[in-house]
Amino acid sequence: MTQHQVARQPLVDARTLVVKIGSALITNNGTGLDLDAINSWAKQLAELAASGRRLLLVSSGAIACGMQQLGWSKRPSSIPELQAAAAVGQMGLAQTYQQAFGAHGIRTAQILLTHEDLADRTRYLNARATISTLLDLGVLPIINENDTVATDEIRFGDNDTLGALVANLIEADALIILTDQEGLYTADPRKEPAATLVSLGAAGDEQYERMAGGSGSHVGTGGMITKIWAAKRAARSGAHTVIASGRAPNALPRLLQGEALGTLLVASQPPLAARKQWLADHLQLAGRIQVDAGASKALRSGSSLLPVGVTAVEGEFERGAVVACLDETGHEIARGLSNYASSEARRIAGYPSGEIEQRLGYLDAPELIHRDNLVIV
Ligand SMILES: Nc1ncnc2c1ncn2[C@@H]1O[C@H](COP(=O)(O)OP(=O)(O)O)[C@@H](O)[C@H]1O
Ligand SMILES: N[C@@H](CCC(=O)OP(=O)(O)O)C(=O)O
Repeated sequence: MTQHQVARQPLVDARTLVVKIGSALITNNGTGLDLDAINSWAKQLAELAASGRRLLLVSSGAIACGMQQLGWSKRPSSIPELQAAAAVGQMGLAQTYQQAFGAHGIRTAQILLTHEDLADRTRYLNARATISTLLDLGVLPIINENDTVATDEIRFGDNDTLGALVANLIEADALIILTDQEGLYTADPRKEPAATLVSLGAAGDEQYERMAGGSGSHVGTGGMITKIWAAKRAARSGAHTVIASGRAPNALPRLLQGEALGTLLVASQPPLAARKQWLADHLQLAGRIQVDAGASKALRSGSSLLPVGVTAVEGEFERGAVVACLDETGHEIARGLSNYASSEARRIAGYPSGEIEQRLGYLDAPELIHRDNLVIV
């Protein structure tokens, strides 16, 4: 086997796959859906399903489809209009997929998520159970952001992030991000024609963040940088990420046969336990806890956060909230579930655990955040 074949072997072996189809790819110039392309992906995915792989699709396109149905040629800038377009277009998107997959005997299910659905532990577990049941039933879940209700605080924004969170949720083996470029280039090829394709790398390697820019079109959201972040996020549950062109003929079966298409970003670290992944996946945090140098070192080596190492508590939060831990430079080093509300945390900050009871009148736990509920980021 050549070096490239060895590197691509994890894709050949992948059983559970999340495939993400971006806005820039699925639309014709930003309005309407590219039906030929959708039929081609359905055919390719049907081939993968027939080989026994478990598949999930994260698809954009609701806004573009809604714009066409409403007769809008220009993308609106107001949020309610975008949300209205998404509400109209999600119907067309789901129907288009139902027909395209139905032609291959594959049943589909629509799942619309907001960040809140995954941040709340009960809803997260519900979403996971529903998706697992659909997969067991041989139904293809088709997932998009619930654009109609998503406000800035609860939105994923781009579907690359959503794709990575779904990969974490069901512990997929691979996340395949199909877009309008061949993969990650050393610079945005729309601006730097001399840029070259990166074929292989490690997910989380920071050099790729420097190469990746925003969206080069008015259609896509996020651009390449959100794909690089998505690869880092997906790697936390052990998923490898491929960024490839959805326009390359038969791209999906070729990738899964080990062909060196696009950019493969390999997950090289051991996967986090499921509960820690859920903590790491929080996009919005309830508060921030500043820690001193000693605590910062202790957290990095896997210890719990004790109140004695806390120098400041920012924000208002309840007991059980997910909060960020910041080092002396303000850099987030960890996040975890707080055993105390913000008002209590402020009263015990800087004091040894032996004094908690005296300061609060009760003792819930000697740690502010227990190491089992803490994840280094
Ligand atoms: N280093 C890079 N390599 C490839 N594409 C890049 C890079 N930096 C920025 N881009 C831009 O990212 C775009 C793809 O992202 P986006 O428009 O959000 O698509 P999608 O809707 O598929 O997510 C490309 O068309 C390209 O202009
Ligand atoms: N949820 C939106 C798409 C969001 C979006 O464009 O994301 P991306 O495909 O990552 O550029 C829609 O269905 O129109």
